[in-house]
Formats: sequence, structure tokens, C-alpha cells
Amino acid sequence: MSEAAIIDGKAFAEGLRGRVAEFASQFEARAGRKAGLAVVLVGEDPASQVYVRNKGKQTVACGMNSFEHKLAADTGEADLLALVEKLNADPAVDGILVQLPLPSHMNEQKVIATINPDKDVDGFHVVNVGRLATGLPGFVPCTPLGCVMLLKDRLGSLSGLDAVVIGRSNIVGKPMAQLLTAESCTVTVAHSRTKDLPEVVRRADIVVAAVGRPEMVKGDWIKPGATVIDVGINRVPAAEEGKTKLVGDVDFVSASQVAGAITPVPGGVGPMTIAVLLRNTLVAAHRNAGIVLDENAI
Ligand SMILES: Nc1nc2c(c(=O)[nH]1)N[C@@H](CN(C=O)c1ccc(C(=O)N[C@@H](CCC(=O)O)C(=O)O)cc1)CN2
Repeated sequence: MSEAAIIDGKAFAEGLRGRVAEFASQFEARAGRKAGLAVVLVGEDPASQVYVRNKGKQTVACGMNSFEHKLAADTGEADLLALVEKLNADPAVDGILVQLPLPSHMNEQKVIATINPDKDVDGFHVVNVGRLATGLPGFVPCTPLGCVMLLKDRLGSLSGLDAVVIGRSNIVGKPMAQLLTAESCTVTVAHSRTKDLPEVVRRADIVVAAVGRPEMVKGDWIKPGATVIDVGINRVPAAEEGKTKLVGDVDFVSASQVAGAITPVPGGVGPMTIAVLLRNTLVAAHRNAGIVLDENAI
């Protein structure tokens, strides 16, 4: 059996950002203003700080406005809600994203529910969750939409394929299952209580691992030739004393001996998250300005 093809999410994300930049420039010419994304960070979580910095840089690089709001970790929930309301009312802001996780004294659901669904470029608001579930146009969470883009780029049509999604989070597992169902896959959602998980995974043409457990999915769980999408980003100790490294939820070394194609970590799904966020922001800008956009062209 030959080694799996590597699905290069970093390169795909770069191409997507290039298309966003082209359409962003056309939007500016037609609307007389740039599309704008507001990102709110509460606290000093180091990983979140990096993600927010990268979001700002990539937004500007695509020719859109970036509005960053950094709040102290002890900010009251009411103050965060007031900021979100202000951004809802700001016509320069097309997309609003509150970086997760929030400090434990804040109610994430309440904060997300305060975002105007038509500016909710994360696709986390229940209105957008409902739109996705019923096939209405809305916003789809960035990571699962990025996974589907990679899958369609690799496989073309997904129709009739057996897919297993491991993990049932609101951010990845559940929307992923709905997107794959919309692509006419036969979808199984597996989780910590699934009986004989390796056997369930072995039936799948497409495996999406989003469970948050380092290298849990082993090569002998994978059907030969299957496409494996690894959403996990786990920091673990490296061989060298005192160092760490990133690994996914899939044991890459054994899985890549069996799979037909696989996303690496880093450089697979991760870079798609921000690229899709920029795409969603541009879509929001067109909808908010009443300008028609062929959303499939981006
Ligand atoms: N409001 C949101 N919060 C969070 C989201 C989200 O989509 N919306 N997702 C994650 C974090 N995230 C973006 O916010 C994100 C995660 C990972 C990457 C990425 O490019 N990962 C790289 C590795 C980066 C590294 O070296 O640490 C990769 O996998 O190649 C981008 C964005 C949680 N919060």
C-alpha cells in the first residue's frame, strides 16, 4: 500500500485568501467602502492572542478593515455585551467574531446570542445553526466549512460516500455532520460513548476526527484508501527535553500508511479556519450592502 497523499490546507487556504482579496477589491469599488471584520478578545490566553493577531493581519492583507477589541480578563459580561451591541450597530462592521474560549465568568451562549446573526461570521448563533440545519443561506462555522472545501477539492462529489465524524461539538462535529449530509454522504456521528469505535471508523470513506484527544485514531482503524481529515490541534511534549509539538487527533504515521489522503497537523485544517472566516466576512459585506455575489466563486 502506498503512502497517503497529503492534503495541503496551508496552500489551499492561501489560494482562498487570494480569491477573497480579488473579490474584496471589487466590493470596495462597488460599495465605496472596505468590508470590515471586528474581532473581540477577552483575556490573555496565549493561543487566542496568536489566532486574533493572525486574523487581523490576514484581514488587512486581503484588503478588508480589521477592528480589534482587546478586553481585560476581568471585564464584566455586561461590558462585553455592550461592545457587541455597539458593533451590531456599526455600519463599517460586516462581521463580528468573539474569540473563544471566553473566561469562565462569562456565558458564551449569551454572548453569541447577542451578535446580529447577519454579522455572525463564525456561524455560531442559533439562527445560523437553524439555517444550516434547514438548508437556508446563513453563515457556516469556519472549520467545518474549510474541511468540506478540502474534501471536495480532493474527491469532487462526496455523494453516496460513508462519512464518520468523531466528535459532536457545536463548533465542529455537529455542523460537520450537517454539511456532509447536505453533500449526500451517509453520516455517522461517533463520540466517547460509541461502541466499538475502531469498527465504526473502519466502514468510512471519509473520517473527520474532531475529538480533542492526541493521536487517538490509529492506522488500523482506517479503511484502505479513505480520506482522513484531522481537526485536532493538541500540544504535547516533544522528544527533545522541555520542548512541545503539535499533533492531531489522528496518529499520522500509522494512518498515512493506510489512508488514500490525509491532512497533516499543523498545515492541514487549521489554516483553513481563518481563510474561511475572511470568506464569510466578504459574503456578509455583500449581503449587508445588497450587492450580489456568486458565493460559490470564492
Ligand atoms: N470564535 C472562534 N473561536 C475559536 C475558533 C473559531 O473558529 N471561532 N477556532 C479555534 C481557534 N482558531 C481560530 O480562532 C484557530 C485554530 C487554529 C488555527 C491554525 O492555523 N492552526 C495551525 C497551527 C497553529 C499553531 O502553530 O499553533 C495549523 O493547524 O496548522 C487557526 C485558527 C478556537 N477558537
